[in-house]
Amino acid sequence: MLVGGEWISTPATRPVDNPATGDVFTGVPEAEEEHVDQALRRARAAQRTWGRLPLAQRADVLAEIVRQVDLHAEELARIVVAEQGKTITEARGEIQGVKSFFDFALSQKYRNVGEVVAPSRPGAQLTIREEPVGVVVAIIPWNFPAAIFARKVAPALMAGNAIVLKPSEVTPLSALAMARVCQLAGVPDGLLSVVTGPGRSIGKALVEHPVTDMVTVTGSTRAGREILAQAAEKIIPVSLELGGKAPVIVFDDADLDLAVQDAFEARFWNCGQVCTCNERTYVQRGVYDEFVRRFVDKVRSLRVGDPTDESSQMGPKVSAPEWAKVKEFVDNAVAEGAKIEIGGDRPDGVDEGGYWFAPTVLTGVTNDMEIVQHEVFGPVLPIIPFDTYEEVIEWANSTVYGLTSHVYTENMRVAMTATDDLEFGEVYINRIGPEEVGGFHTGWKLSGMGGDDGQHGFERYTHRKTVYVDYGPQR
Ligand SMILES: NC(=O)C1=CN([C@@H]2O[C@H](COP(=O)(O)OP(=O)(O)OC[C@H]3O[C@@H](n4cnc5c(N)ncnc54)[C@H](OP(=O)(O)O)[C@@H]3O)[C@@H](O)[C@H]2O)C=CC1
Ligand SMILES: O=C(O)[C@@H](O)[C@@H]1OC[C@H](O)[C@H]1O
Repeated sequence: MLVGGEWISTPATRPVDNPATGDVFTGVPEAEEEHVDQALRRARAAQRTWGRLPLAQRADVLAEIVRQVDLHAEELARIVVAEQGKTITEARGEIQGVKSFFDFALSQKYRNVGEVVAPSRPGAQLTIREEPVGVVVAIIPWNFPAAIFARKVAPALMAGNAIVLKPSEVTPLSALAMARVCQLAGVPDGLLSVVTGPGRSIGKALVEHPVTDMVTVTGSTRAGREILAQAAEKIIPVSLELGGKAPVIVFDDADLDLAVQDAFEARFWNCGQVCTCNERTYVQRGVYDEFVRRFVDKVRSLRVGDPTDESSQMGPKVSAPEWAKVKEFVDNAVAEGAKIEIGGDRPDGVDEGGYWFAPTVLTGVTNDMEIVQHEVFGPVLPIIPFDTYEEVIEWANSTVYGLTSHVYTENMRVAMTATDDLEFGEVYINRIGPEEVGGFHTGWKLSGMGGDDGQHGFERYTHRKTVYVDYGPQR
């Protein structure tokens, strides 16, 4: 682990396995509370200097991080593949994403860092300054172990904070490798630490520690809720990017080739393990049969296999518990009356020890079923017919989540009315993600609060200080 500028190990380690084979190939330190304390106290000390540097100087360090990521891009991508299981092509894309998060953050060197408010009397000045929050704790998941590191670390550092990050137990290596890259780029000792260990003990200790000024999380709604409760005692800001249940809505006037292609990509990228993934597709009755036929044909040609092979299009699930969770969703759906059009279990021809799940399409599904209401986070798509605009909007809004939604129609009136009516933080019209760094990745309802990216995401890492100055004649 990188704790306060030093690489340390512990007698106890936690195994890391390869999702494609199930083979354990290394282990990482199991942090104790003393490491949490050390990392946070060193962070506080380092932040005092860093937070006072001009933005342009911080931007120079971030620019060097981008350069170092470029130099180590292939190595980083291969680490992502080894511990997370996505294909090498996807992992290379993830590393490009890492660079774009740092790129966006360093562009903030030209931002306005305050406002001047008209004072109520002469000889006075009233300004509202933007200042760093201080010491940030980031808790991140396993689905984008390098990109989400960058999504948190880049704005936190650029805004003048120190950061202590806890990666998922399942994918700690990418964060450790990224920390090394940041160190090579000249990030001062102590400003960035990566502490490895379980969320329920080490994550909790980080959140509850007196030094922590802010917490940012990407993960499940369960984890988000627990972390919010932990932070409530100290009344510190918490930004939560949690689960999703994104609908794709295809109206009968849609460009069907585009809708099928996008619905397919948005379901199966990263083996369905993205909070913005197409988790349920609603297709208007007039084009339903044709959509299902074309979609299943596409799925039949999807190349599932060795993620290190450039010709593979989908790798395994990340872990055995995640595999079992998806299998249970599919079995329950079938018990509730769903029909498996394709997939439903392990695919043929893959390593028996790995966590492989075949791309799966379900029909005969109704909106009230578990598979439509709960986040699956795997390569399983229920396709549901609908008749009217009102019906599909009600269904789209019917889950507890509100992160991402997608609409396919050639009718601008329908597209824009749906944009008004959808209760989601993100609406995509005739396109899918990934989201752009200048946007705002923000969930409504149980998908979170706060959010990442762009100006609004950056502001999360800042505090306001209102300064009143009188410089007029002595009263
Ligand atoms: N929004 C998103 O992008 C993601 C959503 N998910 C959803 O969550 C489901 C479960 O995935 P899972 O791996 O359990 O994800 P979690 O939400 O449990 O993990 C995310 C991070 O939070 C940490 N954590 C968990 N509980 C706590 C806690 N009480 N206090 C502090 N830190 C905590 C985890 O630590 P630890 O190392 O112990 O796991 C991990 O670093 C997925 O199937 C998917 O539905 C998962 C990943 C990303
Ligand atoms: O956590 C997620 O699944 C998303 O935030 C994901 O992270 C990087 C991708 O661009 C996002 O969709």
